[in-house]
Amino acid sequence: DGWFREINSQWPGQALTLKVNKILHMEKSQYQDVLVFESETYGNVLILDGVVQCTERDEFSYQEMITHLPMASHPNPKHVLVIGGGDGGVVREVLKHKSVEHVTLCDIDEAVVRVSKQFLPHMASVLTDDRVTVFIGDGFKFLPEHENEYDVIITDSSDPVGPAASLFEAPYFTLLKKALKEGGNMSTQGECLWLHLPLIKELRETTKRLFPVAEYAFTTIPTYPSGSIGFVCCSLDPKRSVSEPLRPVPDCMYYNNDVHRAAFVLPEFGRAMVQEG
Ligand SMILES: NCCCN[C@H]1CC[C@H](NCCCN)CC1
Repeated sequence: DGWFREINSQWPGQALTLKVNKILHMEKSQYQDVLVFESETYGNVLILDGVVQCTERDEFSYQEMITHLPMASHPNPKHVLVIGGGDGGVVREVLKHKSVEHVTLCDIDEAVVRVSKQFLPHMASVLTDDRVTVFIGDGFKFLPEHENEYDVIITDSSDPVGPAASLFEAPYFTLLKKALKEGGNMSTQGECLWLHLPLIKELRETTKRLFPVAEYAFTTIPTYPSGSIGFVCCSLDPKRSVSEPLRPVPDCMYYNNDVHRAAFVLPEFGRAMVQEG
């Protein structure tokens, strides 16, 4: 009946639906089912294993926030690593920071990069920028080969079921910490307050054990379940406040320095669970 329904056991009893104009691409990659369709009101939409990854209309919310929260609170980020994010949206945002000399993107699935270049040009077009290196491979193998190399690492992962499950656990964050330079910052896809409070609590406890600063922030985004998604933002610098932007970021649609600060203010049901203990 011309509608895509995001039915998934991670968000029982609810499902976003989007009106489909045309299926643009379908394939089974080495890791996941890849679907792109043209929607009636959200532009082109990328789906992996039945889960919405990004839509042209609202991707800027997630891409800007997961990037600028760790980047704008770092004094001088030059070398940046993006784990996942093969659609290129996060890399596009990283390049808005004048201090950046080089960005490496490490995504396990070449199909996501290839398909995004073809159907999501507003995101993936930056992947040919001469400041960008695209590496197809597992972040778990990439990180130990790049110790003490990055000022900021952004983990733009899918959900903790399937290929990305290990990106939510302590061994991954231990490797990530070693790849950061002194005073480095990081952010990771932190799921939704309405759906995953226990997971968020665990994620913050795990990162709090490894990083002197570890805070949860969130944004609003219509096409993710329950209309919001969060991020855990960390710093190796105990004096760093990840909720305090150090400079403005030009040309954004969602992010500004007030939105940066506000993103870390949680509603009471989230604050008690996530920030206490
Ligand atoms: N570059 C953006 C694509 C990857 N991030 C997505 C974040 C949301 C997630 N489902 C939301 C699950 C409920 N919180 C899928 C991957």
